[in-house]
Amino acid sequence: MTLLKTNGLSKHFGGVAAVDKVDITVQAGEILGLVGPNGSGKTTVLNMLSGFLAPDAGEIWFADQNVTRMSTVQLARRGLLRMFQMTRVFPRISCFDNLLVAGMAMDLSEREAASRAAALLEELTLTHVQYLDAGSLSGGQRKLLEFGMCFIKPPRIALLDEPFAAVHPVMRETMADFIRRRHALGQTFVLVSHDMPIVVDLCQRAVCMNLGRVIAEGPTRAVLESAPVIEAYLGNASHA
Ligand SMILES: Nc1ncnc2c1ncn2[C@@H]1O[C@H](COP(=O)(O)OP(=O)(O)OP(=O)(O)O)[C@@H](O)[C@H]1O
Repeated sequence: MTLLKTNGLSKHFGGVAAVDKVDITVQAGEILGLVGPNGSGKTTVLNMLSGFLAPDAGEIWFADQNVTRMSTVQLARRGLLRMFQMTRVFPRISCFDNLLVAGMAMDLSEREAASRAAALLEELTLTHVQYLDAGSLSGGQRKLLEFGMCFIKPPRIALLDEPFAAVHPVMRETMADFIRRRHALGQTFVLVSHDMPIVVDLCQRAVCMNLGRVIAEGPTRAVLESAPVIEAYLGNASHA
């Protein structure tokens, strides 16, 4: 079943076609990798999917509804959540309270939010810092907390923008395990990452962009090994 779909999605910045007539389909229950060289348009796509940017042209359909001009809040309420933007931590309250606030903002009762918070802290190996202010966490711990806040009420689809960047390998594995477990439960993800081994490991399918366009899509390994994709990465490196 198709959960999310774009038709002709486009965004220009001045003379730059950051995203140019992009058609992407995300199936329910899959982890779709969105890859491409620097500046290929991935973040701009996520910005439009999550309501942070209005497209110049094209449509976005989520669960059979046209959501093209909806706000981030409207989309989050429908279950489309972009991590690391919707889920900023409050630095001056504890990790536990951050999760509690996130749960109550998603209409959970305080008791339910507290019980889910405790379970998530354990799953994300954060129990030992649960009463520390979130502002005192390391960058990786903070990202783990943001995962928890996003999943206190699991979204229908989670858009992840470079979750593994600059994160200690042990925490990266905790994050990857978290994604694997949620995927096994049927959770749908779109993952933007430059970390190709993790993309191959986690994503069943991938879409590769270059210069604002989709240049390949299909099973992840086949996409990454395809001639246009290799050429795009090599071309990008030679211009760096
Ligand atoms: N707010 C903006 N104003 C002007 N140009 C922008 C803006 N945002 C993005 N761009 C341009 O749009 C193009 C696509 O950028 P985008 O950030 O979407 O690429 P990306 O694939 O996410 O890159 P990276 O992997 O480096 O994060 C680039 O040429 C970028 O310079």
